[in-house]
Amino acid sequence: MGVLGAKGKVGQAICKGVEDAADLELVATVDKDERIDAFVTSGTQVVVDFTNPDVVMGNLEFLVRNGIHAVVGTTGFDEERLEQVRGWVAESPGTGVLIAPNFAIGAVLSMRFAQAAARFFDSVEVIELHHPNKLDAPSGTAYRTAALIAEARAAAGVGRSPDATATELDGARGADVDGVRVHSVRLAGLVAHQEILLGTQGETLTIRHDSIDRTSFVPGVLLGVREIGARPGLTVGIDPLLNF
Ligand SMILES: NC(=O)C1=CN([C@@H]2O[C@H](COP(=O)(O)OP(=O)(O)OC[C@H]3O[C@@H](n4cnc5c(N)ncnc54)[C@H](OP(=O)(O)O)[C@@H]3O)[C@@H](O)[C@H]2O)C=CC1
Ligand SMILES: O=C(O)C1=N[C@H](C(=O)O)C[C@H](O)C1
Repeated sequence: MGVLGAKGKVGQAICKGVEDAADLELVATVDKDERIDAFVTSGTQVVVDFTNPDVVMGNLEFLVRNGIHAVVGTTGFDEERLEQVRGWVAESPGTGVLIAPNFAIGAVLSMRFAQAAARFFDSVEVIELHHPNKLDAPSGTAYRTAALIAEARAAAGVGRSPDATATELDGARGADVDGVRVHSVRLAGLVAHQEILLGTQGETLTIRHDSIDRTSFVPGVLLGVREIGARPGLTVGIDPLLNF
């Protein structure tokens, strides 16, 4: 297998995880300004991408057109981008692409718990907290969490969270993602964290997940690497691989 963004914060953790795995071999790595065709010349079967939202689409198009399976952690995938990827894999039958906003098992579970809880509470807001080098806000995980919450509330006929705010300094109430308020904190010392706050009469529920180390993403990524060859087409999130 290979890694794109191999010198980055997560890329380094993935390379180490692969070296420690008896059943996987790291045959090629590529970082900024290095040649992506190294994956073709080395016969790499699966490539993991942890780069950045500006370059990931070009990387993916190259991989799929060359019949190389891809496991993607890089953020920035809206419905339009996912549709574009579906088009590429349709033209390359047998090639699999897995795109997941978060590979940490606790994060995946916390999204599920939030989805299940969403319809029982009047109010819900999301706070995501990350290291200050993060390029995008809100995080990909927060986008996905808000979308799942919104979907669950709409299906149950629950409306927007009550909010009497009449005057507001720009940004004070966070971003509106599918009708759910999402607040982004960037703080030195943090890795990746998220809280989903739910409230109703006389009680609140807080669902919190903390990635305290980037090794938290490694088992989910390696599961994707092992399974993607058997999953042609586009898979979004690692949930199907966990048999949820
Ligand atoms: N899905 C998940 O579970 C997770 C997703 N992420 C996401 O993964 C992405 C990477 O995160 P992180 O590792 O913290 O970021 P980093 O900036 O630490 O790493 C990105 C690496 O990719 C390199 N790079 C830039 N352009 C290219 C290119 N065209 N080809 C190859 N490599 C390139 C960068 O080089 P340079 O620094 O020189 O630009 C850098 O070495 C982000 O989108 C982040 O949100 C992060 C954690 C978990
Ligand atoms: O940039 C990060 O660090 C992370 N990015 C992903 C996101 O945007 O959700 C996953 C995790 O939160 C870490």
